Amino acid sequence: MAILLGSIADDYTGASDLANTLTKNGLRTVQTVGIPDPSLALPDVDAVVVSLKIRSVPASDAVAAAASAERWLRQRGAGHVLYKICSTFDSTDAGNIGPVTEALSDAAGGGVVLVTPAFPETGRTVYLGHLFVGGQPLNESPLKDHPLNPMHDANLVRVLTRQSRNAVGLVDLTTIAAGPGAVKARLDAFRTAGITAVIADAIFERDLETLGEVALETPVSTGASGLGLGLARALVRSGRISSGGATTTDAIRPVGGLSAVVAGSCSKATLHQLDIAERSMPVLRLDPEQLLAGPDEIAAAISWAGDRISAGPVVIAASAAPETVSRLQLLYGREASGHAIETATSIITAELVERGVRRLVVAGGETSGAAVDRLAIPAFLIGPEIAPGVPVLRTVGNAQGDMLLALKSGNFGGDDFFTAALAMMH
Ligand SMILES: Nc1ncnc2c1ncn2[C@@H]1O[C@H](COP(=O)(O)OP(=O)(O)OP(=O)(O)O)[C@@H](O)[C@H]1O
Ligand SMILES: O=C(O)[C@@H](O)C(=O)CO
Repeated sequence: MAILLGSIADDYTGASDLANTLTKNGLRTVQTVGIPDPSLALPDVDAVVVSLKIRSVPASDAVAAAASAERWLRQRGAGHVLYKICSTFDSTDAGNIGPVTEALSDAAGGGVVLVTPAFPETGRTVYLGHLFVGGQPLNESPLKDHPLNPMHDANLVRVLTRQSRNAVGLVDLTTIAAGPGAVKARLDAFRTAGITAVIADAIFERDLETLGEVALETPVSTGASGLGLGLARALVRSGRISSGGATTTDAIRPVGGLSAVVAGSCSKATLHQLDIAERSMPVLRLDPEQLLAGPDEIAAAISWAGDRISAGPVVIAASAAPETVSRLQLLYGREASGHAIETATSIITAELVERGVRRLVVAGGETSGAAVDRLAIPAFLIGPEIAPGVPVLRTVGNAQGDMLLALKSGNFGGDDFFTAALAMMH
């Protein structure tokens, strides 16, 4: 299998978001969970998205994992590797966007890396280096209250500089509007000045098409699904995609079994979707303090689900409002509480699958990563889109048999996302 485009995603929901965008824009795409075992039979594809869980781990761990994935992708022919980050630039001053971008650039022999989290379809735009989320500057958006990576600065040149060894530049919208030639000239000037990463503005898809065309001629880029769109369209325009496009129908053949939703995302969108789900499905709100206190809350949740699940889908959520999250974090620490809750939700997920769940929605990137790892799912085929950034996924090589999943990024999906997702999985 020779691949044209490789990607390393820093979380699993982000990986499925990107795989969805690449598929929609004409690339046959598979999402692997980590570097796949050589024995795993993968379909013939144009693009592979390797999902890692490296958004909120120590920078050195993130760099090591990304470097291995990059080697694997290059050995399979990838001429360009996109490091898929969150469209809201989720990170801290310790990383991991800067350190991983620099390491991937070094591995590819240096050069300037284009960096942009813009994803206009979901309201993420970048202007003069400032990230807007649905019309609000990043630092005024709900991301200011993120449980793991609270974002307090919308100026991405500043944010990335704090995470990087080298200086960071800006390719502004005026340059991008002047076309690929103008962007390349700007990158050459940055290279001469010793700059190795540049934030690129992008408001419309046409900006990302320009950036994709330029990025494709370089070995590495860093961005969200918008840059994926630009790269995919540039590849298709280059005539190098011979497959005649991607199909998603195979991915949604019915799997039967029971269905459930597990949520650990505390985003404003997820909290609202849970309120709406309560109108049509049984919803169990876990007590986070009890989850941290011992296994009883997990056992109670499994028993609660067992009493209801044969009658229809159930929802189990650790998600809580920012005040509750802050209180827990004050008591137990930010990382420790996040990690403990991910472990608890992943155990609950595995128990549900043990009891026959085959159609599963998980809300939250870290939450999804922990759940998919516990289930030991090796890879996914990409099915149709449920909402921008969230496709139906079909497992490949799964020990429990075929399953359909949706891994929902915290901020994605409409009000009725959970019912809409389950309605597409049979
Ligand atoms: N009640 C709670 N109190 C504190 N932390 C919580 C609580 N419920 C969940 N968490 C933790 O909050 C974090 C949520 O991150 P996660 O990545 O799953 O969601 P998200 O950030 O909204 O999604 P995405 O990364 O896709 O945008 C996880 O570590 C989860 O364990
Ligand atoms: O880019 C996004 O916003 C999402 O794919 C994501 O990475 C959230 O975890």
